[in-house]
Amino acid sequence: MQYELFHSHRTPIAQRIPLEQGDVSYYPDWLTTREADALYDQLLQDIQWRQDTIKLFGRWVKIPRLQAWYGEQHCHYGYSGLSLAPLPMPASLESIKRKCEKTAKAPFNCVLANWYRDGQDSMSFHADDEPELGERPVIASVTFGQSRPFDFKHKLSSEKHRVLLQHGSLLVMAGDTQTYYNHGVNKSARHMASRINLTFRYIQKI
Ligand SMILES: O=C(O)CCC(=O)C(=O)O
Ligand SMILES: [Fe+2]
Repeated sequence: MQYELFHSHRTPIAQRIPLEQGDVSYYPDWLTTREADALYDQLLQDIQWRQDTIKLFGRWVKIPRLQAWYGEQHCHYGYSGLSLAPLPMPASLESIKRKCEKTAKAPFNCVLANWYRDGQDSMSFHADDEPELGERPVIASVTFGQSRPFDFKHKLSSEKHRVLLQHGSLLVMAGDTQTYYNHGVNKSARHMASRINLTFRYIQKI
């Protein structure tokens, strides 16, 4: 049985992020504070958080955050010597996934969950442009907990843009965004509480 976590069915208000060659929409109040608070606690419990290691310049290093990978059986995730088999999504993730599909008007079948425990946890600049995501992938990124700056950097020009991703927000990256831009979450010297991020994707079955 599907259970409903969301009470409000208002149409979320989108802000268009002004990237010259990207297509990014930000929904700051996608969830109510109550919904986002409840889901933050639920996700801390439901997700099987792990600290993975990757091979960087010939050395195995711990990645600076905890993560977990969920999705359909054919959805494989890996980079730099790391290879994750998908776990089946718990009801909380399924429910958030369906809400993302409604807003982004696109299907999703897997999600990377990231837990930034404090300001020292980060994600370095990258593009989600793996071939299995297909051309012009739609990626839906939901944030819970601490607001963190999310940076876009054009791969060729010096164009940059920063978005502060707040508790209960949704960021949808579509179109050519992954082709032209890298994105990342920097470390911060300031005190930062913990933040959970979910990035929903669609991996084609080949
Ligand atoms: O934590 C974030 O907001 C970004 C996560 C991300 O870029 C990813 O999982 O690919
Ligand atoms: Fe990403």
